[in-house]
Amino acid sequence: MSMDEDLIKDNAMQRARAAQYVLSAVGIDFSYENGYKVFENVNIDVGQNEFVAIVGPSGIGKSTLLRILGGFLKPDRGMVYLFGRPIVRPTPDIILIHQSIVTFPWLTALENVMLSLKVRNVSDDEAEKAARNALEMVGLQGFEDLYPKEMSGGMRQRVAIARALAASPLVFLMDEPFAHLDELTAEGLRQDIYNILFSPDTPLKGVVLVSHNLTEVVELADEIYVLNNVPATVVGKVHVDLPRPRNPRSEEFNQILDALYNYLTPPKVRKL
Ligand SMILES: Nc1ncnc2c1ncn2[C@@H]1O[C@H](COP(=O)(O)OP(=O)(O)OP(=O)(O)O)[C@@H](O)[C@H]1O
Repeated sequence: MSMDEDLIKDNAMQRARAAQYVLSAVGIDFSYENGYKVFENVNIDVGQNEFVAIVGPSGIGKSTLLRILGGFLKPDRGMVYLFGRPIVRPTPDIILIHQSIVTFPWLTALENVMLSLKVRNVSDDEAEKAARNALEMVGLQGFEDLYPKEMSGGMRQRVAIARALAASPLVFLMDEPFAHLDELTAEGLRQDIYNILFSPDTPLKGVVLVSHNLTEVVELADEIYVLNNVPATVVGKVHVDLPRPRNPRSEEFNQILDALYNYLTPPKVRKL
């Protein structure tokens, strides 16, 4: 068999395997244009209705990885698949939610959510119905006519989530979505978010959360990938099989936290 035939066979097998997952990143290498190599052979799988978290030291490449998973950055090697379909550019099926809470101050909650539907070919009535539905899902029924300045940070973040949900994506990529919230508000949203995202009313099939808060990821995730070293690779994968809501004071919870800490020893700097 020639090398080309080998490659084609490999890709077909890779694609067939990837088709079993909602999102699958296979053998990702990535360097920025200045030559800084961020990743070497990173593999991530997101199964059906799975909440996956990615943790790692600051600067290791978590945000970069989300941008690769969303098709916003092209890996130098490797491929990202959505249900086995190669992702080579951004798609409305995958939505990236950034840390900063982006709501438009001159629009009400309802108008903010309707914004994501205006670009689609739907009537105003349909857009309003879908937006009201999304606001109800995030617990903001009755607050449709408030402007962002009349809302708390947690409510504004819920509006941003509703806007993302209204666009009917299959995958949510979330970059530190609780980072700018005070701890009590963050805890309230953390307690709700799993049920919101995986409620039967949403089309979502998978979630990837990037966070530096280990307690937060053990509270939320089914599967936790740990990135470490330079260039970064997956140094550990921890499955969390605790019933929800999870108790951060329980012994099992703390055993999982310990396992994560063990993987997060200082990154080894590559020798030149
Ligand atoms: N446009 C760029 N060009 C060159 N290097 C970059 C660029 N963007 C990020 N980097 C570098 O790539 C590495 C990964 O950055 P990234 O923001 O993905 O890390 P992170 O794990 O999300 O960090 P943090 O936890 O601090 O948010 C960092 O060393 C960063 O300095």
